[in-house]
Amino acid sequence: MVSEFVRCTTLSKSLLNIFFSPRRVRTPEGTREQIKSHTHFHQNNTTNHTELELQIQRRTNHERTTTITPCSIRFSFPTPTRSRIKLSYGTAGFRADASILQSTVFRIGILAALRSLKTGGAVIGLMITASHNKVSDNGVKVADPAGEMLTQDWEPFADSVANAPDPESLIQLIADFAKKEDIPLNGSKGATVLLGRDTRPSGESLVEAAKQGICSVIGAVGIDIGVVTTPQLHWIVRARNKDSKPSASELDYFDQVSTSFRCLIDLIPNKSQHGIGKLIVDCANGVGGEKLQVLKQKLNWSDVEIRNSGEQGVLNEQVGADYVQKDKVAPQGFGPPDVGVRCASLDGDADRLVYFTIIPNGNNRINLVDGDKILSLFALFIKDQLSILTDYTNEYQPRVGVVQTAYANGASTKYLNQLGLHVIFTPTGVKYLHEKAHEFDIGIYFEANGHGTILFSNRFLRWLEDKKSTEKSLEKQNAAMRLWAVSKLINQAVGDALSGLLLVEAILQHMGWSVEKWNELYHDLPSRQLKVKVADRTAVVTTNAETIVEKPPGIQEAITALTVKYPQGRCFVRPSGTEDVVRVYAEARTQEAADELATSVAKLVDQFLGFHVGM
Ligand SMILES: CC(=O)N[C@H]1[C@@H](OP(=O)(O)O)O[C@H](CO)[C@@H](O)[C@@H]1O
Ligand SMILES: [Mg+2]
Repeated sequence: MVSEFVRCTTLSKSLLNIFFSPRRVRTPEGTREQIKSHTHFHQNNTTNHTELELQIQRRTNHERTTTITPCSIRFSFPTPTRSRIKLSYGTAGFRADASILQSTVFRIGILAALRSLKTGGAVIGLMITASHNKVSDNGVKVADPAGEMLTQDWEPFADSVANAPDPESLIQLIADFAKKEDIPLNGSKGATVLLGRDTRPSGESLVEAAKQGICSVIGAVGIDIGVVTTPQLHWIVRARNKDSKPSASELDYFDQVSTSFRCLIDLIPNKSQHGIGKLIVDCANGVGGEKLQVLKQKLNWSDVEIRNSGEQGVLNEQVGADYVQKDKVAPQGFGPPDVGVRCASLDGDADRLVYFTIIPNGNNRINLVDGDKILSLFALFIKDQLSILTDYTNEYQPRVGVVQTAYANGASTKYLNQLGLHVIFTPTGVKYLHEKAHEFDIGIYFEANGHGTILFSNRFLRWLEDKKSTEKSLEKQNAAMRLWAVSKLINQAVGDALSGLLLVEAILQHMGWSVEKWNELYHDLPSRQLKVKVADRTAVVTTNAETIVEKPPGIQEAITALTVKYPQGRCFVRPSGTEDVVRVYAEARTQEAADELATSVAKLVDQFLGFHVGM
């Protein structure tokens, strides 16, 4: 028996092709090879390589005689290191310390390629980011053909793939899943995965790992689009599939958002009276800085100042939307000279947006204008435009829905209800909000932390198109044009800080409102959020959009008993989907009361489940 030895630099194309390609292979020398028997895996712990053996029958045709030579080929490749930490796809993909993610990302590359095959060769997105988390972390998430989050049906498979204990079980898992899902692995179909990353230093090598994973599926190609914001990647994926623009790029994104922004500005009545002054944007030392710079130039927008764009500071360190929203303080690089100026903060991958102003002599404290208030501004504007456009005589009444989570400030929900809007709650995580928002003609969703967008149904867009051209009254025509421009400006795939920021700016200019006027829409109830480290956060099971704890038994009664002591008190606890903690949220009439309620409930969680309480 002939034995050959091939040392691969990685578990990659050559190896997996053998698995997934047709069992008969014609080699360039004119011989035919047929894989006869199963594979044998061997983990060589000294070299940290995995060895794989295939039994092959080689048929060589020569002058009408066929010689059959049994042989074996041994492959050796570095064992993808898998951390002992159990990874969970969670609400935002896999996130962990970047040093342990190489193998996970490789595997998710395979998954993304399979997803493309499953969806008939549609373009799938793969984003390397850990959003607002620290710079040494990283993560990976997958975007489906419509640019939305990976379908929830595939999450269990993503978990199993990421946690497969060794290459053998990984390959088995993939083979079983492909069979179950009827995914062709014989190279008869093409697959495309678009790869993007944020500015984290670990991003480049993780993109390489993802590419290796993608290429190990026969017929799959990975296209690297470099450093982009998370929403840009989702937008491009959607444009390539849904909008039939197979070559859609970042440039198209910039063109579309800037054109629709200009359109909204051009439609402002009595524009000259509406100067709203300067805007300063904190870009979390992340990818948003360079992208906003492009928009600033494209729009010739002199009234915007870009700060924390990453030249000096550390990503997300005392900067960015998450820090500003959770700690309610000004980000680094902002201070007393900025009092009275409208300020905004993006997060590290630019899918969250909050606004704020600095409190004079307030020791770095701010007036926060959070996702709930952005949602309220958008809802108000949409409602105004719709009321210009429709009246009760219209046979078609677009259904508007507003989607929030339990973290939405109670005052915002009350305000939205007063506007006559239909408000629905979902569990935390944009995939839930996004899904719910799709049920309406206009679905507006936001998390308090600043992630959100507005979704428009096809039916509504068709109706709007008709109104734009057939409406006789100029006022109505303009309202239709404004709504149309909003649908082009605001990202239809995911929450997007850059397009959200442009929409806020356009609406404030339209209304002629200062940020203070906007903030006066309603007054937030004081709130406090805490994190509790516990032994096992999955021991907490919630229901009713995460507002009630079902397990462990008894804890909900104790939380309720504490909450009722505080006027306008509201409190809930839930396990985080992205961190190993249980989160506590409390709201009450005064800040002291909210702090006290949150602290006592955190202690309760600690008593029931944990080891210690921390911020
Ligand atoms: C209280 C809070 O801000 N939770 C965030 C956070 O989820 P947790 O499941 O709470 O860790 O990260 C998610 C992903 O970015 C985001 O969707 C969500 O709103
Ligand atoms: Mg983010």
